[in-house]
Amino acid sequence: MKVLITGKGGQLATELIKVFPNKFDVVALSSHELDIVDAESVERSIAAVKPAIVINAAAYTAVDKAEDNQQRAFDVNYLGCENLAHACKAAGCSLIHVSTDFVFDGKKATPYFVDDVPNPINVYGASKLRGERGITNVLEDAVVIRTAWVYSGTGNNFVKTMLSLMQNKPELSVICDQIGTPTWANGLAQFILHIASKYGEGERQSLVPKPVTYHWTDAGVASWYDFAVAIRDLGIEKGILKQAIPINPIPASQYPLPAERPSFSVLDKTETEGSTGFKTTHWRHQLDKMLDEYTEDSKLSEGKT
Ligand SMILES: NC(=O)C1=CN([C@@H]2O[C@H](COP(=O)(O)OP(=O)(O)OC[C@H]3O[C@@H](n4cnc5c(N)ncnc54)[C@H](OP(=O)(O)O)[C@@H]3O)[C@@H](O)[C@H]2O)C=CC1
Ligand SMILES: Cc1cn([C@H]2C[C@H](O)[C@@H](COP(=O)(O)OP(=O)(O)O[C@H]3O[C@@H](C)C(=O)[C@@H](O)[C@H]3O)O2)c(=O)[nH]c1=O
Repeated sequence: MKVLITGKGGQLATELIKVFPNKFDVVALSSHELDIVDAESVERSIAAVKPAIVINAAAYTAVDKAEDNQQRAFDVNYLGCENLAHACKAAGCSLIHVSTDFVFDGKKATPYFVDDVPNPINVYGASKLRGERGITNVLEDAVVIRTAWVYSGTGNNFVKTMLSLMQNKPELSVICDQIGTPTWANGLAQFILHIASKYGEGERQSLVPKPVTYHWTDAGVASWYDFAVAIRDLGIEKGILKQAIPINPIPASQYPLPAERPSFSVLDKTETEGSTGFKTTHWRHQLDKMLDEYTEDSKLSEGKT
C-alpha cells in the first residue's frame, strides 16, 4: 500500500519513515518538494504518487513565533490542511492528520475528552483547530490525532533544549504549573502505523466510516519541571550529562513568553485505547528508550562504535 508523508525532515515524519515496514510503499516529501500551502503542488504530488493514505506531518510548530506570524501559521496549519483534504477527496485517498493539545484552553482539571469543547488560547492552537475542522468538513474518512509535547532525537524539542542547557548552565528554572504529557514521536508513529494498517479492513477502501478524532500521547502526567528533572536524572544515569545541575520549579508568570500556554492539557486516551486496541506507554519509560537511542545515534555519528 502506498503512503505519502508530508513534512519530511520534521520529528514525526522522521519517525514514521523509521517505523513503517517495507510492505508499505512510503513516499515522504519535504516542504520544498510538496508545499501544502500551494494547492497545485498538493494536487500534483497526490496525482503523481497515487497514495492510498496521506499522513500530514507538516505544520507550522513555532508556538511563540506564530503570535507575530499569524498569517503564515494559518496558511500552513489551516489552508494547507484544506488543500490536502480537497486533493485527497478528489483522488479518493484517506488522510491521517496530526493536531495538538493546544486546541484546549487548559481550564479543566481532569484529562480532556475528544468531545470536550476546544478553545485555543494562542495563535498556533487556533490555527491547528481551524485545520482540524477544515479537514473533517471535507473528508468523510479523515482521521485526526491530537497529541502533545512531542520530542525525538531530530529537530528542536524540549528534551534536546534541556540536555544542551544542562551541559552549559549552572542551574535552570522550569515552569511547574503547566501540566501535560510528554510524547516520544516514535510511539506516536507506531500508533499511526496501527491506524494505517486498518485501511481496507472494512467494506469500503477507507480508514473509518466517518471522520474520527483520537487523543494520543504517552501515558501519565507531568509538569515541564517534572519532565526536566527526569531528563536530568536519566541523562546522568546514561552518561549523557556529567553533573546534576539544580532545577528550580517556577510558575509560568516568572517565565514570560509571547504565546500563552494552557496550564493543564492532559488528553484522555481511554476512548482511543478502547476503540483502537492500542495501548499507551508511560512517558518516563518512553523517555528512557529515546535517550538510549539518542546515545547510540550520537556514538555512531562520532564513530565510537
Ligand atoms: N512538536 C510538538 O510538540 C507537537 C506537535 N504536534 C503536531 O504534530 C505534527 C508533527 O509535529 P513535529 O514533527 O513535531 O513538527 P516539526 O516542526 O518537527 O516538523 C514540521 C515539518 O513540517 C514542514 N513544513 C512546514 N511548513 C510546510 C509546508 N508549507 N509544506 C510542507 N511542509 C511544511 C517543516 O519543513 P521545513 O522545516 O522545511 O519548514 C517540517 O519538516 C504537527 O502537526 C504538529 O502540529 C502536536 C502536538 C505537539
Ligand atoms: C527552555 C525553557 C523552557 N521552559 C518552558 C517554556 C514552555 O512553557 C515549556 C515548553 O517550551 P517549548 O518551547 O519547548 O515547548 P512549546 O513550544 O510550548 O511546546 C508545544 O509545542 C507545540 C508545537 C505543541 O503542539 C504542544 O503540544 C507543545 O509541545 O517549557 C522553562 O520553563 N524553562 C526553560 O529553561
